[in-house]
Amino acid sequence: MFMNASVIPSGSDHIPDPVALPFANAFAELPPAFFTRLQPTPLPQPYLVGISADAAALVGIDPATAGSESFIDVFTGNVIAQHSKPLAAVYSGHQFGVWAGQLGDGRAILLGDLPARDGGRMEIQLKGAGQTPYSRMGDGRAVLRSSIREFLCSEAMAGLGIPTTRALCVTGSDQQVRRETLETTAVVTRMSPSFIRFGSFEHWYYNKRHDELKLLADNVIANFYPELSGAGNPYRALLTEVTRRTAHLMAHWQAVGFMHGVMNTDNMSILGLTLDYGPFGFMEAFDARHICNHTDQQGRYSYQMQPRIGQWNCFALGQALLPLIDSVEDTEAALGQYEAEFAAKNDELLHAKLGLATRQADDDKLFESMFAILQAGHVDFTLFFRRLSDLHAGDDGGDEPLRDLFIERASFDAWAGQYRARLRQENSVDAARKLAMDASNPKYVLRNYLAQVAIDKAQNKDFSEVAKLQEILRRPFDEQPEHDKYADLPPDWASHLEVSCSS
Ligand SMILES: Nc1ncnc2c1ncn2[C@@H]1O[C@H](COP(=O)(O)OP(=O)(O)OP(=O)(O)O)[C@@H](O)[C@H]1O
Ligand SMILES: [Mg+2]
Repeated sequence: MFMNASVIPSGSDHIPDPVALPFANAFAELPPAFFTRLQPTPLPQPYLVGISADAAALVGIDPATAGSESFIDVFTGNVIAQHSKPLAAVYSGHQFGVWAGQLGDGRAILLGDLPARDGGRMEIQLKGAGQTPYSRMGDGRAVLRSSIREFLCSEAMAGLGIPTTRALCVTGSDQQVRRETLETTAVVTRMSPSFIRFGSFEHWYYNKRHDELKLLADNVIANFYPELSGAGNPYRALLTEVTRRTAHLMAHWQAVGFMHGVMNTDNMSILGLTLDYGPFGFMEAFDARHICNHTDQQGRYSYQMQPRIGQWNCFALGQALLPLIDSVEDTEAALGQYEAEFAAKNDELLHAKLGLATRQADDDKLFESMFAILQAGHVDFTLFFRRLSDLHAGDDGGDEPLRDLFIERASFDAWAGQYRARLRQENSVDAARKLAMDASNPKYVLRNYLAQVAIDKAQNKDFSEVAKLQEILRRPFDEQPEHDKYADLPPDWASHLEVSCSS
C-alpha cells in the first residue's frame, strides 16, 4: 500500500523527502537540565490513519507525500530525519488542584521545529512515541481511540477558529497495550509553535531553581513574545499577555460548548492554545454543571467551572513567575485583568452568537434567561444556537425547528418574545443577520458519538470515517446539506458513552 518515497520538486511550495526536512530546535537552546535527548521507540508496522492537509500546508509539506513510506517513517519516529535530534522535556504541574511534582513528556517526543508558512516556526512532536525518563509508570504509548480523538479535535478546533495545537497525522499499529481493555497503539504527530506549559515554569519555581526559571522565561519571550522584550519588566508583560490569552481561550471554549476535561497546569499552553485533547467533549443537552471527564468526580473541570479554573491556573503561573517579576503588586496586577478580559471576550462572542451588533443595558439579562431555559430544558447547545438564526425579528416566523427543541414551549415563547424585541432594536435585516450568526454558531462539532463511530471503523482498519469527519469539521460553519445527519442530535446509544482519562 505504500507509494515510493516521493521526492517533490523543491522550491518555496514543496519540501522534498521528509528525511531531509530542515529541522532545527529552538527549545534545545536551553541547557540539558530542561530535557533528555532520546530516540522514539519505533511503532511496529505503522499505517496511516489520517492526515490533515491543512496542517501539512502550515509547514509546506505536500500532502501528496503523506502516504509515502518515508513520510510515515519520519512522522511516527521510526526513522529520524537527518537534522532532527529528538528530545523529551521535563515539566511539573498541579493536577486536580494538587501539586503533583515532576511530570514531563512521558510519551511525547519533540522532533524539532520547521519553518512555517507564516514566517514563524512549528514544532513537530510525536505523542505516543515510547517511554522517556518522565514516563513514571506509563508505557509511553497512546491508544488509537484517544489518538483519533486528539487528531480530529485539534483540526476541528482550528476549523472553529479557536487557538489550538494542530495535528499533522495519526498513524496506527497492530501493537497492543493494556488500558481498561487491550487496545492498539498509535502516534499523533502534533504541531505547535511551542509545547511549553504553565507546568514547565512551575517545575523550576518549586525546585527553587530561579536561574533556570529565568532562562525558560527568556527563551519563551525571545522566541514567541519578542514584542515584550523591551517592556520595563518583560516577565510581568509575559504574565499579562498569557493571562489575557488564557481568559480569551476560556471564552472561546464556553462559546462553542467545548469542555477540556483535564485543565491541569501541565495541560495549559504558555501560548494560550488548547493543549492535550483527552476526555474532552462538546456540550450536547445543556447542563452548566456537565462533567465530560468520567474520572473527574468532583466536577472541578465541569463546563461552568472552566473560566474559574483558567484563572486559577493563571495564578499558579503567576506564583511561579513571582521571583522574576519580583513584586507581588505587579504580579497581582497582571493577574487582575483576567476577569475583565474574560468578561469582554465572552460578551463579544455572545453578542455575535445572538446576532447583536450593538450593546444594550439589559443584554446580560437576556443571556441569563437564555441559559436558564437551555438548562431547564436540557436543550442541545449546538442545535439551539444554529437554529436561532432562522428566527424572524418582526413576526413569529422561523421559530418552528428551534421551538421543537423545547419540551416546555411556554418558556421558550416567553424568551423568544424578549429576543425578538431586542432584535428590533438592531434594525438588522433577517437574512443578513442569519449569515452573520451562522458564521459564529457552528453547524457541526465533534460530538462524542461521531468520534466513536469513526474510531469503531478505524479499529477495523476502515479509516474513511476519520477522513470524512475531518473534511466536514474543517468547515463547521458551512451548511454542507449533504452532511445534515452529522448535525443531528446524538442517537440513544450515545447516552451511554463515557470518556475517562484513560488514553
Ligand atoms: N501511557 C503513558 N506513558 C507514559 N507517560 C504517560 C502516559 N500517559 C500519560 N503520561 C504522562 O502523565 C502525565 C499527565 O498525562 P496527561 O494525560 O495530562 O498528558 P498526555 O496526554 O500524555 O500528554 P500531553 O499533555 O502532552 O498532551 C504526563 O507527564 C504524561 O506524559
Ligand atoms: Mg497532558
